[in-house]
Amino acid sequence: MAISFASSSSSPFSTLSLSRKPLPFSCSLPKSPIKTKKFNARIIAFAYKAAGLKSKQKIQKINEEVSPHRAVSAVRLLRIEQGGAFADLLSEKGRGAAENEMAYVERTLGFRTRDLEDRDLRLVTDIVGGAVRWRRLLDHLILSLCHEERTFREMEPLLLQILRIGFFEIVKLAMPPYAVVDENVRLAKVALRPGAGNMVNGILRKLVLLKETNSLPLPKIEGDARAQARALAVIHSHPVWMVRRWTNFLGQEEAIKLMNWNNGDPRFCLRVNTSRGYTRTDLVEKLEMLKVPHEPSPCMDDFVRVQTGLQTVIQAGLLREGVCSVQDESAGLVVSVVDPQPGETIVDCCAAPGGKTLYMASRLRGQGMVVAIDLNKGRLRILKETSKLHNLDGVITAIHSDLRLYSEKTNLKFDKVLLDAPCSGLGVLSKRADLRWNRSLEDLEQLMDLQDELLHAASRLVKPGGILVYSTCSIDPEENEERIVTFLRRHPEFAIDPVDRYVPPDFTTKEGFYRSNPVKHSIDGSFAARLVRSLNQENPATKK
Ligand SMILES: C[S@@+](CC[C@H](N)C(=O)[O-])C[C@H]1O[C@@H](n2cnc3c(N)ncnc32)[C@H](O)[C@@H]1O
Repeated sequence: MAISFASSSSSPFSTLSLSRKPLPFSCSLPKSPIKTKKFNARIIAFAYKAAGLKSKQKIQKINEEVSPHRAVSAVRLLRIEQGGAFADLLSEKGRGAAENEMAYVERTLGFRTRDLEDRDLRLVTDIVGGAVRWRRLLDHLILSLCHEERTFREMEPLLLQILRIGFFEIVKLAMPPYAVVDENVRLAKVALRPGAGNMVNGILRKLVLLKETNSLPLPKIEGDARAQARALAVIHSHPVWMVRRWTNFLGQEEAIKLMNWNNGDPRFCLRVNTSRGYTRTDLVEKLEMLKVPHEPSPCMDDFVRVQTGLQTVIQAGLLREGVCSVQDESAGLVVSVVDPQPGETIVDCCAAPGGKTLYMASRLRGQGMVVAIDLNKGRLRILKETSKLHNLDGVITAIHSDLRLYSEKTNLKFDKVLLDAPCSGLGVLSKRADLRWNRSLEDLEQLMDLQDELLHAASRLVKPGGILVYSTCSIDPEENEERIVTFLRRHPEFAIDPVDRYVPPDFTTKEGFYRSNPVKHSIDGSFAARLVRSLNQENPATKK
C-alpha cells in the first residue's frame, strides 16, 4: 500500500507515492498556498516521518512506464557482477533486503518503480538467475550482433545488463519477441538515454530475425579437445576450465548432462523442524493449503521436495515461524553419515550458517551437545538466531574461532567430528547461479591446501574410537576422495568406516564413501567420508 497525496496539480508531490513504509490513509493538501503553507509543510514532514524518511531525502516519482521487474533485474544483475549481491538477494535473507534493493534501484536508475508483487518477484528470480547462468552464451550472441568488438567491450554496464535480459527473454524464455524488444528499449531510454534505447532496439531486432530463421550464430563442436571445450563452454554457458575438467573426469556426454542440470531450474527441498514439534505430515498439510506442489523425499524421512513455490512458502512465513528450513537432501544425507545419537558430543568444525548443525542437534532429541565453530562472525550470528528459533539453543554452543587455533588450544575430545569443509561448491551450481563465474582453477588448488589443514585440525578433536566425517558440496575428486587418501597416508590412526549402514545403497561408492550425483539423483552434488579413530593407536602429529 502507498501513501498518496491526491493534491492540487501545482504540488510537486501530486503523484507522490512512498511505497515502502505505507500509511493506511491518503490525504489531500489544502488549496490556498499562502494561508496553508506551514500546515502543508507539517503534513508533508509527518508523512515523511511516517514513511521512515528524513525530510531532506529526495523522493523520486514512481515511473509507470518501465516494467518494474526488468528495472529491478537490471540493477540486481549489476550488483551481482560487481560482487555486491547474490542471485537470491530478494528472498527472505536479512531483514530489510527488499527495501535496500528498492533504494539501490532508485539510486542507480534515478527513478522509483512501483512495489514488486509476488508475480514480479518470481520474474526477477527467473530473469536474474537465467541471465547469470547463461551469461557466456548471451555475451557471445550480443558480441556477434554488435558492429564491432569494441562496441561490446566498452559497453556501459547497465546497457549490457539490459541487453542480457532481452537476449535471455528471447532466446531462453521464448517470450513474445516484439513485446520484449519494446519493454527493454523503454528501460534503456528511461534509465540511460534515447540513443541507448535505439541501440537496444537495433540489436534485439537483429536477434529476433536470426531466432525466427533458426540461424543464431553458435560455435560448432569440432577440432581438438581444447576447441571443443571452448564451443561447449559457450553453448552450455560454463567456464572453459570447468568443461575441460568434467570432460576429463566424466566424458563429454556426462559433462553435458551435468551442465544441463546446472542450467535447469533449481529444485528445492524443505526439512521439517521436528525440534519444534512439527512432523512431515504437518508440513505436507501446510503445503497443500498453500497449493505448493510437493512430494516427500524418497531418501530422507524429514524432507519434502518442492518443485516450484518456494517464494510462496517464504511469504507464508513457514521459515520465519520455524516450521521448516530450506535444506537440500544432499546436506541431510551428510548428517545421516554422521548419524548423531542422543547423548553424544559432536563438534561441527565449519558450521555456519548452520544447516547441518541444526539438523544434527535436532537428531540428538534434547540429549547431548553440538559445538558449532566457524571463522565467520556474521554467518555464526545467523546460526545462533536460528538455533533459538528452532528451540535448539540448549544443545548448541557457537564458538567464533579459526578451527586450526581452536584445535590447538582445547583439550576437549568429541564422540563425533564433522568437517564440512570450505570448497568450490561445484555440486551446487544449479542453485548458486553466480558461483561458476567466481571460481578459478587457482582457487581450487588453494582450497585443497586449506582442506588438508582443516582435516588435520579436525582430527585432533576426535576421541579414541570416535568418528570423523569429512564432507563437501563439491563433485570434484580432488576435493573429495583425494583429500581422504592424503589424510589417511598421514594419519594411520584413522580408517574408513563404510557409509552403507547410514545412507541408501544408491549413494555409496565402492571405497565406502557417500556421494550424490546431481544428474543421477536430482539433488545437489556432495561427498562425505566417515573415518573411525582407532582406540589405542596414537599419531605423534595429532598428540597434544
Ligand atoms: C561449506 S561452509 C559450511 C556450511 C555449514 N556446514 C552448513 O551446513 O550450513 C564452510 C564454512 O567454513 C568456514 N571456515 C572457513 N575456514 C575456516 C576456518 N579456518 N575455521 C573455521 N571455519 C572456517 C566458513 O566461514 C564457512 O562458513
